[in-house]
Formats: sequence, structure tokens, C-alpha cells
Amino acid sequence: MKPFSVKERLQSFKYAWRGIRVAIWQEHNFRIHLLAALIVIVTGFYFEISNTEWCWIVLAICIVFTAELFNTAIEKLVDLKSPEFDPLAGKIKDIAAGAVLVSALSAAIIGLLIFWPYIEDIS
Ligand SMILES: Nc1ncnc2c1ncn2[C@@H]1O[C@H](COP(=O)(O)OP(=O)(O)OP(=O)(O)O)[C@@H](O)[C@H]1O
Repeated sequence: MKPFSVKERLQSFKYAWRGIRVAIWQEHNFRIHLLAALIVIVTGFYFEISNTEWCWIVLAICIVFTAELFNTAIEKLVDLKSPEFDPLAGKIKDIAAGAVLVSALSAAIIGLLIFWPYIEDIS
């Protein structure tokens, strides 16, 4: 086993950040999720939501980003291994996209449950 190296550990953060940047610049959906997250964060500050509500919002945002990152990785892997049309490759991509949809829907429900009472209060 290689000896522990702080330099190598820091290097792995650099690679992870590079992966996130690839997803941001190459995936339109990722940018849409980023914009949605920004709107939700600004709205959270506007309504001065509680710490517990912030926890749910942060969790919801992170789940969507994580699903989108895995989806991007799976898409790239499929494109690498199966650049030609293949029904199984299509199914794999559809399933990965399904995971993003499930995470985005659950985030939308969390957002509604948290913000609806505040919206009702001002209307
Ligand atoms: N090699 C393939 N073989 C068969 N079907 C594929 C293949 N590649 C993509 N598809 C089908 O096309 C759909 C879209 O694939 P694509 O790679 O363009 O991703 P996408 O959903 O457009 O993602 P993004 O817009 O984030 O790049 C897939 O979900 C799948 O149904």
C-alpha cells in the first residue's frame, strides 16, 4: 500500500472539482439545476426560513446535484463504451436520467412544503 500523502489527497479534491466543472460547462441540465438552486437560496434568505428548513433545502439541492453528477458520469461511460446505437445503452441512459427526475421531483416537493406557508402568509 502506498504511504499516506497529504499532497495526493489534496490532488484528489482538484480532480473532483474538475469533474464538477465538466458537468457545469457541458451539461445544460446541470446549469438549470444550478439556477434553480440559486433561486431557492435567495428565496430562503428572503423568507428567513429556519435552520431545520435550511437543512432540508441544502439536502434537496445536494441530492439533485449528486444525481446529476452520477447521470453525467454514466452518460460519458456509455458514450465511451457504446458510441453506436444500442438499445441497452439507451436503457442505461434512460434509467440514469430517471434518477435525476426522481431527485428533482422530490426536491420540488420539499421546496413546496417549505415555501408554501410563507407564500400564503404574504398573499
Ligand atoms: N448509444 C445509444 N444507444 C441507444 N440510445 C441512446 C444512445 N445514446 C443515447 N440514447 C438515447 O437518447 C437519450 C438521450 O441521450 P443523450 O446522451 O443525448 O443524453 P441527454 O438526455 O440528451 O443528456 P444531456 O442533455 O444532459 O446531454 C437517452 O436517454 C437514450 O434514450
